[in-house]
Amino acid sequence: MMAHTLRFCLPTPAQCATMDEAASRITGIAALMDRAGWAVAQAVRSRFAPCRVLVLCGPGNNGGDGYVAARYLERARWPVQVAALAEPREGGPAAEAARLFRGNRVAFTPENARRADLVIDAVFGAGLDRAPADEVMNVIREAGTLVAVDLPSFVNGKTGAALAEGPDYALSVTFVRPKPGHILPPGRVTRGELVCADIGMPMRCLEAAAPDIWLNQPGLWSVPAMKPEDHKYSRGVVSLCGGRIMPGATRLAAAGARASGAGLVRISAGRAAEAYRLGAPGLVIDDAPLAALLEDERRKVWLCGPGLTEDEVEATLPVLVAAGRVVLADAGALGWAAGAPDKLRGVSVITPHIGEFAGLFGKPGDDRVQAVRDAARELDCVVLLKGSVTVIAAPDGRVALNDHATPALATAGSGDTLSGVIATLLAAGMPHWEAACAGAWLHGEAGLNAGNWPIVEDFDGHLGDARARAIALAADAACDD
Ligand SMILES: NC(=O)C1=CN([C@@H]2O[C@H](COP(=O)(O)OP(=O)(O)OC[C@H]3O[C@@H](n4cnc5c(N)ncnc54)[C@H](O)[C@@H]3O)[C@@H](O)[C@H]2O)[C@@H](O)CC1
Ligand SMILES: [K+]
Repeated sequence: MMAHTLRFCLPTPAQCATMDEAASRITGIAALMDRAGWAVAQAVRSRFAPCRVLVLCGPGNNGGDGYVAARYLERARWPVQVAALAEPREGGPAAEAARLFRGNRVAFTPENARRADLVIDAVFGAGLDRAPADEVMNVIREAGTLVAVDLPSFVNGKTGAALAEGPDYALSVTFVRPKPGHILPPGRVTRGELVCADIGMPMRCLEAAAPDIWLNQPGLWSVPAMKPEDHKYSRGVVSLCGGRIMPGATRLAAAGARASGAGLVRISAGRAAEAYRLGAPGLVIDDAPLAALLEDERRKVWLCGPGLTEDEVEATLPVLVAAGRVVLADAGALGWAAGAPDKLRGVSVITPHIGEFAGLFGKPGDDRVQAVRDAARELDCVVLLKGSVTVIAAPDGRVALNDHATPALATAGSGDTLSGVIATLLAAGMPHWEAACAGAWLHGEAGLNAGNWPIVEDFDGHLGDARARAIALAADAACDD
């Protein structure tokens, strides 16, 4: 695993346990716990004025971090009390942290939570394995301002799912790397501001955890830059199947492909060619039969689905797959395969929204990452599930979470632009998962820069700058390692 990709990893709680186990053999957990608790105290001190703090401590190492935070806050002369749900296991690092805290202890009750100005929740973290009892939730729900140690004690660190109904937090302080549950909704909202503290975890321990979920950032992948010797075929040809009834979607995808740097974009429009020829002058419109177009080996990458009826998909997609082309299937192609995902076997990338995903594979449930990963394995293709946080899985199990996005992208045609961008990156020669990840990021970046209430056509004007920025950021990431 390359060092710079470790920078973007999001270890799951199970992987954190492996990491902690490896660390216990090198530095010992006590030193890490001390830095973790110190980081919590520092994050609190730098955001809040001194006030009455109650630290809720659970029986494990999350509770251990809580005792350390309490000790450092008290040392800074903050009025601090600790309420323990249960005493830590004797002989462990949390028991030692509890022993070193010599301040006030109070009962673990809703009344005590209500009396505090600020409640630090160190009940459960990575070890959360079931819904907390009412005894715990009743105390958390009474708190005014809440700060989580690692995670809110009812949020699953792997999935972001809330295992009980609970309040939103002002701040969460996590360690080493954010967890998937900090990025995926609803945990993403519940956790409030996120601080990730460096506690000196040796990188080889993180490596030993073998993380396989990543935050989608330039550097996780790199997008080809312009080269002096470039010509349109080296930049790549994107071919799209164009339908008769809904040419808009195909044209939006074609525009997205051109704006993100394709060398040449062609629409195979058959008998609808005349209508497409009235569109953008930089597009090439073909009316020859698909079989004839496929004789051109330079036309490696095809986008099939936007603007197509099921009959039009039926007439094109199997032909493209049989010809061994790299096929990105979206929109109409996903509807065509609903209930029979095997029809998509042989395509390289699919980009469903949640409804299309459910039609193909069933509802994803609480663990979206696992559902998308399973779908990618099942179909042996990259699956990109669109959403406020987009999940992109490769058949080999790698998953990226893209939160580089804005609700401004939630406008009709936005998905067509995205599939056009991904097609361009595939045509530029990027590996399939990396192209899908990079496409999601470029699309998000364009949306973030497209001003207030943009319409879909507005994104195109920002895709070139987005690609340049991705190239620069990936180069920075490579230099930093
Ligand atoms: N990953 C890291 O780098 C570090 C992690 N540390 C802390 O260690 C934490 C993980 O500690 P642990 O593995 O001890 O686990 P936790 O402290 O999260 O949980 C402790 C135990 O509580 C029990 N439990 C879980 N859910 C429960 C529920 N709903 N009701 C009742 N009991 C429940 C389980 O048996 C679990 O083992 C992290 O969240 C973090 O705060 C730090 O101390 C230092 C370094
Ligand atoms: K917690």
